[in-house]
Amino acid sequence: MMILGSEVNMVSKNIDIDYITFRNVSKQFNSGNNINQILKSSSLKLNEGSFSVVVGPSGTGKTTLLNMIAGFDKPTSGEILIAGNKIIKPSPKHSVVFQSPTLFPWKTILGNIFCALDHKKLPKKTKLSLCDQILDEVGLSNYKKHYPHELSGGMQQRVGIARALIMLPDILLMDEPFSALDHKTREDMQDLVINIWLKHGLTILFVTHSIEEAVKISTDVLILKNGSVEVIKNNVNHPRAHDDNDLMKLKYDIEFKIKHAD
Ligand SMILES: Nc1ncnc2c1ncn2[C@@H]1O[C@H](COP(=O)(O)OP(=O)(O)OP(=O)(O)O)[C@@H](O)[C@H]1O
Repeated sequence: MMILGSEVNMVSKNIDIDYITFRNVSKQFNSGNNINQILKSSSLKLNEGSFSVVVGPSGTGKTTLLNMIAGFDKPTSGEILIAGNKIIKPSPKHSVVFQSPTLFPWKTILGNIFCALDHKKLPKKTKLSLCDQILDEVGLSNYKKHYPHELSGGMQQRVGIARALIMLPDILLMDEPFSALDHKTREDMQDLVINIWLKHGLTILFVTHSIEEAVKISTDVLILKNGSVEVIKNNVNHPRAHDDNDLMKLKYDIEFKIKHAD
């Protein structure tokens, strides 16, 4: 599906081309005599406003990579910078959406989103208005008085996304957010995230096991394998501007690389 040029321009103007930078990043976990090498002196650069999707075999370190960008974990050596600043701790400007949104069951949907603003010194009225805007954006305006158990898995994940967005982040880190959802819901959620990405000009890093999902929504695909990370440009700056044949070819290329790279 082609999209309007104005939307593409919105994403591509004034971008910082070295927004997320890995400089010789190594990461290993040691347990007893075993060393689990996740990354070996890897360097990469991601543009501001990019939609990067991380793929790779199970256990290669996709979540670890995301955790290091989120500031939950640190490289063993090397450094990771965002807009030129070394990441030393988590920041509300880098929001995370997990596979399971872990909502408070005793709070309403509004309550679950509102409490993410607890630390912000804003008038209650302003906070409620912000919640209403975000609920509208994720399509849950009619469910704000419901409780999590009254919502489907896809709707609960919409709450997870709303809770991340309410922090007004610059970067959205998403760890297999749609893997538990059925095909149709997953496609709807992909559309939702693409619209949010366009509207807010966010930089997104998204982990998935689905190469099809990766090629459909990304501007960049990061292939993680055997301690190295390869960045493949998706050659357009809007995930919906892909031609179906190009998508199939890219999917094949990535599958081949994952199977055969050493
Ligand atoms: N805190 C930790 N301590 C020790 N080992 C860890 C830790 N976190 C992750 N690992 C190990 O590092 C490896 C990479 O884990 P990670 O979860 O990042 O991989 P993944 O590619 O996201 O996996 P999957 O696709 O199965 O979700 C795994 O072998 C995991 O057991």
